[in-house]
Amino acid sequence: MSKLAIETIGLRKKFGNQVVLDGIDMQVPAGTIYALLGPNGAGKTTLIHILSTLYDQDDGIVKIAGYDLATDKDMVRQSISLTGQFAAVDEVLTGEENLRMLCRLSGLTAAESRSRTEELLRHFDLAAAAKKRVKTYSGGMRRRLDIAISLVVKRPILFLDEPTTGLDTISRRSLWQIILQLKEQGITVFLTTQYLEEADQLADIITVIDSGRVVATGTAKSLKSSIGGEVIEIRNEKDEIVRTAATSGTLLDMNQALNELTQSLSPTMRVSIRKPSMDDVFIALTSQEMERAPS
Ligand SMILES: Nc1ncnc2c1ncn2[C@@H]1O[C@H](COP(=O)(O)OP(=O)(O)OP(=O)(O)O)[C@@H](O)[C@H]1O
Repeated sequence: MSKLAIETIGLRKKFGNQVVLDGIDMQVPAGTIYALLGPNGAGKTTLIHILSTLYDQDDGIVKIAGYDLATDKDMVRQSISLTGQFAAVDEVLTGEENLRMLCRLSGLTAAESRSRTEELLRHFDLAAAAKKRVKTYSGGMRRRLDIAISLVVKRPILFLDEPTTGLDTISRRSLWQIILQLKEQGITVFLTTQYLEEADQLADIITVIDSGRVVATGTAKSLKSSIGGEVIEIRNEKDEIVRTAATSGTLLDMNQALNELTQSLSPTMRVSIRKPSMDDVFIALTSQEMERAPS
């Protein structure tokens, strides 16, 4: 088995009487992109905060880069970078100034800071905006700077909490390219997302959590095939989907599903058949619709 970058066994966390994480078991192989998906309030941010040492767990074992979080927190901190939902960037400074300041604060010399800053600005496609104040940046530029800042010091594991929330399609795709390049450099990327397509496109492994429990883990392909072979869609006269039904894809199963649908829907509605999508996976696993990315 490949080396694990992150491992949790029976991880639990409560806030007051509310159980937020209820025995999370997870294995993240080194060098992968691993996506944590779940509806609002499922516990994703809490989990990423525990893994990145911001919160203590109440119970369970957490190992990051082989170090036990309970006994080796300093070594864990030296193995990780975190980009949260609200990163600490000084809006009045330029992108270059922010990066250079963080380089100096991280202990790099002035010359090292200059060259690392240049390298990051180039890599994150911010060279042209280097001398502009951050408050003039677009959402996509800002997120790229957030991630660049968290990579000032090279660490093997990167946590990204909802990296593309609120970004338009083009900015999101450009960030996906950057995340894929980080993986090519051997960095393990652990991200949370509310967007199904993001997990589908990027992640080697997806874990779905709901109400603090793992409800499924696998590749996008295995999760989709786990819920059935074919999905029946019924559309009304305005071409809106009014009902879907997951089936195994056998004649018998589809016939039965169609019979049931015919009993409760108008017989003139149209039928189409498609393979399961990540939306179907989420509805099946969490009984909730996931947020859709802006397109
Ligand atoms: N510091 C805290 N104190 C008390 N309750 C908290 C705290 N942080 C989170 N919670 C609660 O824990 C639950 C899980 O929250 P969390 O932010 O981890 O979910 P999430 O899956 O990241 O949600 P979202 O997708 O909305 O960001 C929620 O009910 C939230 O209100």
